[in-house]
Amino acid sequence: MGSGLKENIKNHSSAIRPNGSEVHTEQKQPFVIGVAGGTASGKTTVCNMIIAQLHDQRVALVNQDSFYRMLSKEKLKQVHEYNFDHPDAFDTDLLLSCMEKLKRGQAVTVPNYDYKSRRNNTLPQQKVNPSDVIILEGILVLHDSRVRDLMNMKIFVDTDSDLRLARRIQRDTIERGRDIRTVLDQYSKFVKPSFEEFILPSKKYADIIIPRGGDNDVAVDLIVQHIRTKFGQHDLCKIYPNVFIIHSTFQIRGMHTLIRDVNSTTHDFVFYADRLIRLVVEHGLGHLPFTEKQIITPTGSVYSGVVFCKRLCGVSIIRSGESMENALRACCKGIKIGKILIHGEGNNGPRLMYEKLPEDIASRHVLLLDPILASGNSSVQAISLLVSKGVPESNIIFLNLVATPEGIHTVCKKFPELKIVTSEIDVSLDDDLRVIPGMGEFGDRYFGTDEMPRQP
Ligand SMILES: O=P(O)(O)OC[C@H]1O[C@H](OP(=O)(O)OP(=O)(O)O)[C@H](O)[C@@H]1O
Ligand SMILES: O=c1cc[nH]c(=O)[nH]1
Repeated sequence: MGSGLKENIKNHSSAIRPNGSEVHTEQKQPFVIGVAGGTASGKTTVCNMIIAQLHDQRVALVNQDSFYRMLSKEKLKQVHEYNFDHPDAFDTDLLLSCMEKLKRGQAVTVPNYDYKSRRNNTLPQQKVNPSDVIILEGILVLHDSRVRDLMNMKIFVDTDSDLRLARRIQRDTIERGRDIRTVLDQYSKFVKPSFEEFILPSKKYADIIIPRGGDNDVAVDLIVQHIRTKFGQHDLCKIYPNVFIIHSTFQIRGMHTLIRDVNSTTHDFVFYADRLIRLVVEHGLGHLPFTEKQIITPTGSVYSGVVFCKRLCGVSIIRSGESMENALRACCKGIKIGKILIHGEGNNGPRLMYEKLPEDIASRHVLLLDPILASGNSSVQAISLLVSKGVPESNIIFLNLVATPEGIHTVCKKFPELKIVTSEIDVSLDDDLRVIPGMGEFGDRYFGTDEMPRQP
């Protein structure tokens, strides 16, 4: 059984044990993307599309415009003679130091540039938190080699100059309160020459050139796929094609945020764990075989559908797995559910203590229930029992809320035909076999047997 909320989670990459020693897990470097391109080329739209598609990662957006130098009073009086498209208009040293800190996993505050007053000290500074992906957007982010060297991926958004000018006129007159003559003067005097002298030549450093900017869904899809491959998580699904992670949404991440929070109450923990469990169960059921069936709808039309697989049962690993039984019963009316108790303590590793399984289990598809796949030791015991009862490995679907890479390797190497369906794959397993970042002892938190006082 679990022994309460032991850990005091710091971040994804380290945690403090009760004795104060630090548990180190691999520090993942953020993936830094630079998005450059001429004025009004659609850089922001491309960035927003990448952010929307990477909704299951923490993404921070840093805008090069935040680093515009402050103009002296004299220069402000002559603002129409100032070239905002020249590399010297930006405080690149400050930008570099912010990006280096973010890359090391530290939070930073960046100035907030006000386009109307052309000052960077009138609006409150913005805090940028450490993230899995950092996007640096701006006309000249590919110009300086020191900034380029921080990037893992360099993108140039390449949009026709007439279209860009039309958009620029619209944006500056409507959003930034400028008159059209000033916009056109600035364009011919500074914007166009600087584009040709500094921005366009930086295109040669790009790894990816996106023609038509935000209209190019295909390019953005490919970029997002590449970023996903760089994060180990999805590599596991490639190594083990029978591992399935349910499609992440902000709702799902929100539920994970609540159940992982050390300060969540038992009531909230149960509520959100139940919601997630229901999603995992529904997803798991989707992997069962089906037969096709045509029916007639009340409109007299034919609907070509399918019939659910009937020969199935659930098996929960006591005690945490029992938290998943209700969701399974709610989805599959009258389903038989067996139980397995594995005791994990002692020198001999986990041992089977108790089992009660349907007699005809060998002829059923089995949904094996346990919210946590940590080391995989208890699940290997449970799966071995099912296989010894004659259940074909390929008829077992193992449902979890959270799995570790270590647990997945252990289970999938031994049972390559079994399917695992999980809602998230965590970073790692620590020396005490706890999931990191994890959610603590699931059984204790779900059944309210954790004794640690919560922080106020
Ligand atoms: O992959 P493993 O390293 O074997 O760990 C996972 C097991 O740990 C948890 O159970 P726990 O022993 O905390 O008991 P409980 O469910 O009764 O609380 C969990 O529910 C799994 O059964
Ligand atoms: O972190 C862990 C590991 C095993 N079981 C849990 O409930 N949590």
